[in-house]
Amino acid sequence: MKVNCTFEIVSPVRVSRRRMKRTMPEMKRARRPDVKLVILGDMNVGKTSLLHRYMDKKFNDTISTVGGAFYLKQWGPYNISLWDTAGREQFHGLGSMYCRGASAVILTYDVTNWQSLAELEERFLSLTDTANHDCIYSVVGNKADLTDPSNAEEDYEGGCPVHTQHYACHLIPPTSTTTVSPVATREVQKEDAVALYQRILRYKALDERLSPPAERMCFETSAKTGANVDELFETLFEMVLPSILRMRSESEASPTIDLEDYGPVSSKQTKVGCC
Ligand SMILES: Nc1nc2c(ncn2[C@@H]2O[C@H](COP(=O)(O)OP(=O)(O)OP(=O)(O)O)[C@@H](O)[C@H]2O)c(=O)[nH]1
Ligand SMILES: [Mg+2]
Repeated sequence: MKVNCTFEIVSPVRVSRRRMKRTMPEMKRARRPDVKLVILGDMNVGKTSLLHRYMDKKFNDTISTVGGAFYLKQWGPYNISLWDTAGREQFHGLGSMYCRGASAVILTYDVTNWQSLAELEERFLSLTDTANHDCIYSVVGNKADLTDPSNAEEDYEGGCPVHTQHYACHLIPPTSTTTVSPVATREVQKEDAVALYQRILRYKALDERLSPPAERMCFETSAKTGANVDELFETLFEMVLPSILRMRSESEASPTIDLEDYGPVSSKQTKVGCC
């Protein structure tokens, strides 16, 4: 199966004289991800758009993801790999592979589509069985802008908000006597996401009192307006910091032999695939 793979480094690294003096382990660390964050959810919920919004600060046109893609975010001295996954059923088998070793998983739904929340539990949660034992989970309702009347007008096209056309269109219809713009009906309330988060903790056999609270881990976002997107990613980065520090100290305590240290290898050997 062919997989499209995107590799982006947010801040291009400028090699200064000071940096040239870095030791070999430091240089290796500079280009290696410290932790992995994976975004899961049904097709069309806006996973790719959320990543674009966070990485490029833009809301671009997207095409449905094939296989997966990953980005490398340099966050202070740390490197975080952000893995986008395909929501389409045909790529479902790849999900647990992408989750392997993940320190954080974002389970994404569309606030105007109840089924997209239900799918998280029915189809996606079990994929996270391969994640780290101390992985943190966030439940994210995207497309919050569609339920906000102040954003609805520009989206309104032929009686249905542009981005919900793939699904059954649930509108509060405009009446001839009112000038209020139509908005998509919110099908998922924040409490529904909180309840799912609590069920995730039970599924993972995690103690609710020792886990991050639902209010902190459930977000409503809009990749379109950017609402809550930076907050989502930055919160998760801060929460995985202990994992980063633990993994760094483990790798320093038990250094592994890297073949790159021992002479050139053929280009075929060094080519890294994404899966
Ligand atoms: N109004 C609105 N539309 C959004 C938002 N996020 C994504 N969309 C639109 O929803 C559609 C699907 O977005 P994608 O980001 O491609 O969805 P995805 O979850 O990556 O889908 P797959 O790759 O198929 O799994 C696109 O038309 C986006 O422009 C949002 O926050 N608000
Ligand atoms: Mg996508």
